[in-house]
Amino acid sequence: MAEVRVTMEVGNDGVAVITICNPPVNALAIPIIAGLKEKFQEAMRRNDVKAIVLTGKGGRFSGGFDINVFQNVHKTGDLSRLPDVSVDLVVNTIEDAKKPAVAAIEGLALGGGLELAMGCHARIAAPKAQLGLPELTLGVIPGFGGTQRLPRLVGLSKAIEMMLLSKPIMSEEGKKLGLIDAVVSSEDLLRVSRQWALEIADRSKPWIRSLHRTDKLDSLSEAHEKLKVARHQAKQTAPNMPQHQACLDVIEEGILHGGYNGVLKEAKVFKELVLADTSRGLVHVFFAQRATSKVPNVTDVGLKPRSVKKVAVIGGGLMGSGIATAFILGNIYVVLKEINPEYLLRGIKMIEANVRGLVTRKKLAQDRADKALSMIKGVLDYSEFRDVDMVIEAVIEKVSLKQTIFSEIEKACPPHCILATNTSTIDLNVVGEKTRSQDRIVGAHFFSPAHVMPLLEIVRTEKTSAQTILDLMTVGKIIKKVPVVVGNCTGFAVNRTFFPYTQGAHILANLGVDVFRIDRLITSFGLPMGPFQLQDLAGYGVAIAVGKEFAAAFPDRTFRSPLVDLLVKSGRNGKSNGKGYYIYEKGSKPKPDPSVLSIIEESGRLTNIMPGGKPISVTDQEIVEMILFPVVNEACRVMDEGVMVRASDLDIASVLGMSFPSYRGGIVFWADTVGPNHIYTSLKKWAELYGNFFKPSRFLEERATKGMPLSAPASTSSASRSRL
Ligand SMILES: C[C@H](O)CC(=O)SCCNC(=O)CCNC(=O)[C@H](O)C(C)(C)COP(=O)(O)OP(=O)(O)OC[C@H]1O[C@@H](n2cnc3c(N)ncnc32)[C@H](O)[C@@H]1OP(=O)(O)O
Repeated sequence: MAEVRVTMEVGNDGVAVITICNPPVNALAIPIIAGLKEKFQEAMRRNDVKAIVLTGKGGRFSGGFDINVFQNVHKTGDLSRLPDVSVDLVVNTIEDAKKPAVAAIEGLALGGGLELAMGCHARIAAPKAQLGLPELTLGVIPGFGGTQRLPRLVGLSKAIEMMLLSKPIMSEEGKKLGLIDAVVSSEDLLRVSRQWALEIADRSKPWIRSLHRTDKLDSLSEAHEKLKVARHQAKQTAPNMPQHQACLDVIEEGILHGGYNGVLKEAKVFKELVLADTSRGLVHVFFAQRATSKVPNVTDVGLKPRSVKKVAVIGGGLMGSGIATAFILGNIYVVLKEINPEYLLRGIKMIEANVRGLVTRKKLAQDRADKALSMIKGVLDYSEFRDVDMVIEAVIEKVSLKQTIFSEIEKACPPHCILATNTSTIDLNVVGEKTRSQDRIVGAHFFSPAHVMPLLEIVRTEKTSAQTILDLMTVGKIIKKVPVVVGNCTGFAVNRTFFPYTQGAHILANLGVDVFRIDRLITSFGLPMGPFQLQDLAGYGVAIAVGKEFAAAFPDRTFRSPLVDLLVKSGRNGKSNGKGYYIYEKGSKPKPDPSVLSIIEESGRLTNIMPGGKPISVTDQEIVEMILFPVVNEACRVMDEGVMVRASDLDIASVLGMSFPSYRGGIVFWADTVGPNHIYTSLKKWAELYGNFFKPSRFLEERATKGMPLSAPASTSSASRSRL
């Protein structure tokens, strides 16, 4: 293991260079913080030291406070594990010291890393270094004085934007804003920083303590107005997250009562937030996302990923064109194949529209858009397939068609080529049945719109080779997806786990619960929309097709609701024709359609599941639980069957594939927070009242009765059932 330490070297010029060494990101672990204090104090004591340069080893200044410490506090509840850095180190030891310090920043200075740098008396950066305070994404606020010093260096508006949106800037912008004093090449970084530090010491450059500055702060009334607007926005965009309002309160404290009081309030609020559920959930998601990169027998067996330079996409429909867009945006050549010129043109036009949409929304610069569009070529036959490294088939869900395509591409492509399918329902063994290349066959399941949604489910069969999986994981990251490796089963991980989400909602509707109340409650729980609005968005064709798949695969727990068929009969098809549970009109928000209620009543009469023929009476909490506990129950089955490598992979899949709120940590993490026993007893009660759909799975029952968390690794007996 690499050594975690802080070093100090004193040059003949009288500059002490203090270096943080904690690869890969120089996180500020507890020994690093202790080491920094020790070295700064030594530098103050030594007569041969006139000034200090603080830097990070290996081309990265620091990725911030060690997030493992948060996890430790979450496990133990012991806040004393958080050291006093803000006053003891940053204010007393660095900023108020009698010798000046200059931060020499390369690569990145994030969170506590940037806060240390802001405690120094100047900051010199190499080009393109990332500077930011992303603490809110971890459920906390900056805790080493960042809420006070950033507004004093870059002004209130920009500081609010950088903190509330957790949006980093580059050193060049930092220079323009005043966060950075000079941008110099990496080679010159240390030399210029040393010189700068000496010039501060001899007073030929200003000795600035950021916390004492006020020149960039607005008048009280202007600041008040800006904070009011930010509070209002945060209420809309982050309604269930306390750290946003808390951050603004702490900034305000410093504006009203001075930077030092702001720092004190920041430290107090920081500690309160570390213990909140939001931070527990978000910190879990941080590590869970990184864990998805570690797949036993794939990433730990010494294989090297092969590069994927050219990809063929078969099918230019909604999914195919989205997938092609994702690859060209990742700088990878794509040939898009269709069956006739008309379909091909339509596909290319969709890709152009996807790219243009990103430019319009300011997510992509025009020159990068032009470059991306130059990397796509439309084709009508397989001649271009002779040198592709990967094919992704994205045609309609028809088994015979997919089988034909796979036996054709097996012949048309080079022998190393990955043969991937974007199917969301069909068994991969069936897709590849007519080939002899089962080791190269893999599922690349994107979520719509494929160029926007971050999740990539990589579906493997027993025969898919480790090399194929590794290559797909690697190229997946290049196109900025989060690849999660899953086993082969109906619906794979995300669709399978969330199939009871719609089912539960339909049972409730047929039990007489108001569909708009259900949608409202699920939205306030934190999903972007409720199950009925989601059904409107996806279109009823999808609901009917998916419903059939699941009914065939899991007949024991499928609730057959006639509601969608009745909606279709009444001329509704959801958002696509402007009429569903909601009315959709251009330029206005979806409005609940009261005329849908009689159709729902009709469905209720047909299913006749209301006890005594009367609508049931349920609390808001029960409604949310009756929809989400069946999802947890299915997640248990998915884990029991070994579809996932680890429980936390399902958390990431639920957050990125279904927009399950990240601050709740993902579906399994949330379930463990609620308690397996409560979930089990509730499901058991509902199974008795309303049928098999709610019947607790064996895995849930076992864990609940043994008092084990659902996320605990599988027992030996379960592992032997593993599909992976
Ligand atoms: C008091 C303070 O105000 C509080 C804070 O400072 S909280 C921390 C604020 N900082 C952050 O949020 C930054 C978090 N890190 C990141 O965003 C990214 O890791 C990064 C941009 C620094 C680097 O990204 P990238 O090069 O893709 O590497 P990535 O895979 O994410 O990380 C590499 C390893 O470093 C670890 N790591 C990254 N930042 C870390 C941190 N701050 N603490 C502990 N570990 C960290 C990751 O867990 C990962 O470990 P692994 O290899 O064992 O999985």
